[in-house]
Amino acid sequence: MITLDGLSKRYGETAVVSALSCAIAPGRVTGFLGPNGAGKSTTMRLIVGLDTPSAGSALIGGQPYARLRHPLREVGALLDARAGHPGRSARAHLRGLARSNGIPTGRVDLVLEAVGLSEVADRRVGTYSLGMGQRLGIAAALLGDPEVLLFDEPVNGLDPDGVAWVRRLTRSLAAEGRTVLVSSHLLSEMQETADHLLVIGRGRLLADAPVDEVIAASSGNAVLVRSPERDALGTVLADAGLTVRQASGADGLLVGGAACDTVGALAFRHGLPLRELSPRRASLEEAFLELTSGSAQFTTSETTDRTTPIPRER
Ligand SMILES: Nc1ncnc2c1ncn2[C@@H]1O[C@H](COP(=O)(O)OP(=O)(O)OP(=O)(O)O)[C@@H](O)[C@H]1O
Repeated sequence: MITLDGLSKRYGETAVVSALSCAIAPGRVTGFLGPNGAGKSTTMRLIVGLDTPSAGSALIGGQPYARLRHPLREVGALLDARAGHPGRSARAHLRGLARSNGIPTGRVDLVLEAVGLSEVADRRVGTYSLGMGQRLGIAAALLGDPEVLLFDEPVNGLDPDGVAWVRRLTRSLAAEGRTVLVSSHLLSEMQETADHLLVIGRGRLLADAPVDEVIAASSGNAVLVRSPERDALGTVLADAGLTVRQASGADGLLVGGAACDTVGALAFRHGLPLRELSPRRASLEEAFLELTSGSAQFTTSETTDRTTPIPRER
């Protein structure tokens, strides 16, 4: 269990993390989401004592990180893919970590195997690809068999097979009853992997809820209805106070704020034939964009969205 209580961090005048209070529970994967610069990495650094809070606290099993007797055996963290000295082998790096943390060196081969690096374990870390570096960082996090795991962007640089592997790994760690906090910008992947979400924007907590609840709260949830009498149906639905937008195709409407049975009953009452009536579930991406609109610091301009080529220098 990780407990944040009023956790805050300022750098000079800038509040990077603002009064975060929440509990990150064991036995489930908690996804940690937020736009670029929202404060996710800073929060994780505060949890593992790499930064000191300006106010509030971050506790692991009721203790601040600095008071843990065997930190690597209690918390494993992947915070920076460039783990390990480039001139040392992965095996030597992990052996050094094991020795300095009182972890049996027999764990080294186990975690190398678990992350798929056994065959390249004696190569210098400096020759590793980004994805191999991520796997080594995950191996280091798993080395002490800790109850609490923090993974900052673990799938960054991994191929699709690696992404699926991280999904299975995080889910199995949570199924074993561990506390697992994972940040990622791959929202479709998070939708598959996480049970619960913490969403922050500009250092503030925007949501602390199960994934399904976050998605259910999105206005992107709608009913898709198709009718040869589309315009008449649109008028009936709008008169009933529902939000109606045109959907793709000449006969489609997207209806917000109602369930299928309400839309079907209104159509039936007015004798309007239907070709399709189906719920359309918002994606996590839609829910995320809605939640964080207004708190994204770095947004692309419309010009960039239109993918206008950047003018070349002559
Ligand atoms: N040591 C530091 N000194 C000053 N500002 C910092 C420092 N570390 C982080 N920041 C600032 O804090 C803000 C939050 O950064 P952080 O890396 O925590 O965000 P993030 O949510 O992890 O972002 P991303 O998704 O882009 O990785 C950023 O504006 C960053 O520039």
